[in-house]
Amino acid sequence: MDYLQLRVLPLLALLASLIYFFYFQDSPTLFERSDCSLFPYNHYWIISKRIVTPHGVISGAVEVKEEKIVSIIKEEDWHGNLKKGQIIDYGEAVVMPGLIDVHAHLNDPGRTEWEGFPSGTRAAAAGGITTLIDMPLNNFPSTVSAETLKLKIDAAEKNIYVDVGFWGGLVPENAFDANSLEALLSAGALGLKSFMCPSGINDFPMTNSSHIKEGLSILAKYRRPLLVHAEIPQDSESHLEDGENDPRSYSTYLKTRPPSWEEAAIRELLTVSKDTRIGGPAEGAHLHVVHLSDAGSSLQLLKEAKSNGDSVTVETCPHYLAFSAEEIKDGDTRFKCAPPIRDAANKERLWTALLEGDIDMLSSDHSPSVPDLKLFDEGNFLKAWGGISSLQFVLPVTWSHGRQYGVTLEQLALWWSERPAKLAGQDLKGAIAVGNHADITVWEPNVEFELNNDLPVYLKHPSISAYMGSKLSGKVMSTFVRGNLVYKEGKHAPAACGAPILAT
Ligand SMILES: NC(=O)N[C@H]1NC(=O)NC1=O
Ligand SMILES: [Zn+2]
Ligand SMILES: [Zn+2]
Repeated sequence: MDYLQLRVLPLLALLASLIYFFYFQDSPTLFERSDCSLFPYNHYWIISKRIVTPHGVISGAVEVKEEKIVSIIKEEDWHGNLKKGQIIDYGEAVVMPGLIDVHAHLNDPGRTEWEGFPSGTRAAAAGGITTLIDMPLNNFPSTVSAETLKLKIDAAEKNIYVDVGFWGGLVPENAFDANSLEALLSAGALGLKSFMCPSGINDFPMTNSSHIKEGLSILAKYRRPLLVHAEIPQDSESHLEDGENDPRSYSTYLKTRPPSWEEAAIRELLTVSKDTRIGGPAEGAHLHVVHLSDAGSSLQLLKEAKSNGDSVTVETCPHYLAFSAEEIKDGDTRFKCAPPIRDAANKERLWTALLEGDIDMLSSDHSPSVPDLKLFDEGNFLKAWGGISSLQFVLPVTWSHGRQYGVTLEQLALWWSERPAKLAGQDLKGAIAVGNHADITVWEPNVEFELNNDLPVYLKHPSISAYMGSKLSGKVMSTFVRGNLVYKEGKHAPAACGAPILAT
């Protein structure tokens, strides 16, 4: 016995030291990490002349340890402190919080031929997006119960290159069923999403304001938001007159969805959003209007609601800021989306609203389909799938157009990271700050490129993207998700180590 112990003890000691060496050292030997990251160190410094923090742009270093940011030091305070660890020096490139896209349709499970978690999150990583919140529709079945959320979480497992959270669906079937909604929220849905017009997806029917009122009262308990697609069909104004209905002409489509659809929906929403005021029956809930296109009356109504104390926010999307109806060519259904892209004057007003703080944030509303559904041969705007494919390009698109309006790096971080993090309840994300997840994108604002076939595009169907063929500036170099370098110059980390984000 003694003899055996004598032989085993040194072996145990050796084993213990090996375990220590592999798991607790600042060394690149942690096998798992080297699969998850293209820079397999646990502890390192990111240096740049332009680090975007909530307190301004600084020249300095961000210290990353494991998943988190553990210190931020200005260059003038270094005093040789950085010698200890690994260093990545990005020079003049911008180091910014990773983008948080609160509105994307990855269509997984059930319609992965449209996109899917692997391609969608690879595209996100390549675009500097470190967190994406997936919509509850276009996947099949729609995410409207705890059971269907489970299917989504299972589909995401080991298939996501960035962190992914999930909105649940508010539909007539569950709106008056408090148990079902509570089960969905308890299972981790970060909030709910509903439509006030047909969604284009059969198992995701539209809601009216009574459904929304019910939804808000449940969400109040969980302090989570309701996101609404705010358009209500107005028959009288959407019919096409004889001789004006060439379905290949974008102006025909535009007439079928006038701004009055958005205005009617927002007017209706504001009858229930007052419940979210302090002391109101749904205090704690929050209403978020997705993809605003109408910068006229709809925006005015939202401003009023905010000034009355309703807990309301609104997003718009890069396609409404980059394109105008006048320039969309006949038959080019890549540009079809709902609400539609309106005229150039409206686009200018959207930029003003964003810069003045009346629009709170940006999202992609990446909503791809298979190319067949875009009906490119026919070019029929009335029948083609409505949805813009953009995920990988949102940062350069926002920057390329925004710089003409004097957009700053801090504003980009506010619209794409800080405010989206708040909407999605992600306290550890959305800013380069000590204690936060090391979710970081590094990009070069002055590098120009053309979106053509020479460029690695990770979306499943690049051909359906309205951005292909554009010249943009702002190239993403590197993307870090919770300390893992998940993307670097055309290369992804071998393993998909993004985490599913569940509300608790
Ligand atoms: N179902 C779906 O993704 N619809 C989206 N597409 C679009 O253009 N607007 C939407 O709401
Ligand atoms: Zn929508
Ligand atoms: Zn959408």
